[in-house]
Order: sequence, then structure tokens, then C-alpha cells
Amino acid sequence: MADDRLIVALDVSTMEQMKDIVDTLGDAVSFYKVGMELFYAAGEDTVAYLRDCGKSVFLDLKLHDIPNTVAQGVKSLTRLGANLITIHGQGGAVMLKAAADAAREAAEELGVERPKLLAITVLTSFDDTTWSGIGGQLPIADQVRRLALLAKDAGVDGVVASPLEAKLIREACGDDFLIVTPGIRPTFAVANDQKRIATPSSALRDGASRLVIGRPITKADNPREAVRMILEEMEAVKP
Ligand SMILES: O=c1ccn([C@@H]2O[C@H](COP(=O)(O)O)[C@@H](O)[C@H]2O)c(=O)[nH]1
Repeated sequence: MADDRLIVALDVSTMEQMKDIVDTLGDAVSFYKVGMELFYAAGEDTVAYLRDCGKSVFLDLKLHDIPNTVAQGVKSLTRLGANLITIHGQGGAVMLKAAADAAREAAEELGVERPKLLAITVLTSFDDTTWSGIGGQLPIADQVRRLALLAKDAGVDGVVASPLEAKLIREACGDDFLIVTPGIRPTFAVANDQKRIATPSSALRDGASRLVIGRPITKADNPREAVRMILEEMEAVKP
């Protein structure tokens, strides 16, 4: 049985590869993430296909530009019917508010459900060394907290952050704020390029709303078995 706290990242480059994963995982997975690799290669048909299959969709294109450009981008994406859309928290308060207003207005105009917006905080591939390498002044955790509060004040629904920051975001932003965490690595999986990682159960215990997991499932020898083990671990931490 699916648990909609699990979002599987479809980081592949063709519709055929996407369909193969969705087919293989069947009813065990109800929520998928379409990111840059798949969207840039196969376009909006990917979202339509997943919707037709009855799946929820997280469209993770990480919009980052001036407020007007991001707002118009969000308007265009609202038409596709994704449940979650990402924008960059580092776009700042004015951009975040413009995006939140645009999603609401576009959904009203189109008569569709408003997509929830998530602000990217500090990518899970950063560690302290690479973070200070780009001039990060605050410790990563403080920067994440700051961006989460900025997003909340701007009317954004939640954030994408590492599971290591889930607890501090929950404490700062309250129970209704969405915390979506990539950087999830079950004990059977390798870290790849992810640096700030935690297991599924630890992320949920610390307050994550949803977990994004890609390669530990899609590159596993047996993706169905990988999902089964992850769902079993998640089951132990009730919503
Ligand atoms: O900070 C971030 C923001 C987004 N991601 C995305 O999540 C998945 C993670 O995939 P894995 O294969 O489980 O590492 C991927 O699509 C990223 O673009 C992230 O990892 N970190």
C-alpha cells in the first residue's frame, strides 16, 4: 500500500524510462517528482501522464529569477496541474511573495487546484566546506532557518531542506508548514553526491512532511524491494 509521504524522484531522460519505473512500482508509489532532467527532455507530457495514472506530482524546476519572471513562470506551470512546485528561497522575500500570489491568482483564473509552493533552502549536496566556498556566511542550519521563516512570511507553503534541518524548521515554522526532504538514504544505499543525509525514519521523526528518494530506488537492482523496505521503515513512524 502506498504512503504519500514518499515521493520518488524520476531522474531519467525519456518518457519510456519514466513509464517503466511507474509501471514497475505500481500501486506501491502514489507521488512522483519530475525534475529538470526529465522535464527539459520530455516536457509537460510527463506531468500529464502521471496525472492520468492517478499519481500526485512534485514539479521540481527550482525557479530562480527576478520576481516578475518567477511569477510568470509559476503562472505557466500552474496550468499543468502539479501538486508541488519549487522556487529558490534565495530569490528573496519579494520574489517569494510574487510567486505565492501568482500561484493563487492563476489557479483561480484557471479553476484548478492551487499548486503548493516550496522554497529551496540550502541544497542537500552542500556541506560546510562547499557552503563556505560560495561565500556562505551563516552556518548552514542558520541559513536554512532564515530562508524557511522568509518563505513562511511570504505566504509560501513550505520548504525543501535536508532531513538534518527538519527539526529546527518544524520548531521555527510550526505544524502546518510543509517540510520536504531529499538527501534521504536508507541504510542499504550509498550517499552519491548528497552530503546532508539521514534515514527515512530519522527524517520523519524529526518532522519531515514528505521524503524525496531517487537513486536508492530507481538505480536499485530491485526497485520494488527497495520501496518495500523503505515503506516498512516509514510505517514505524506514524504521520
Ligand atoms: O536540496 C535538494 C533539492 C532537491 N533535490 C532533488 O531530490 C532528488 C534526490 O535524488 P537522490 O537520487 O535520492 O539523491 C534529486 O532529484 C534532486 O534534484 C536534492 O537532492 N536536494
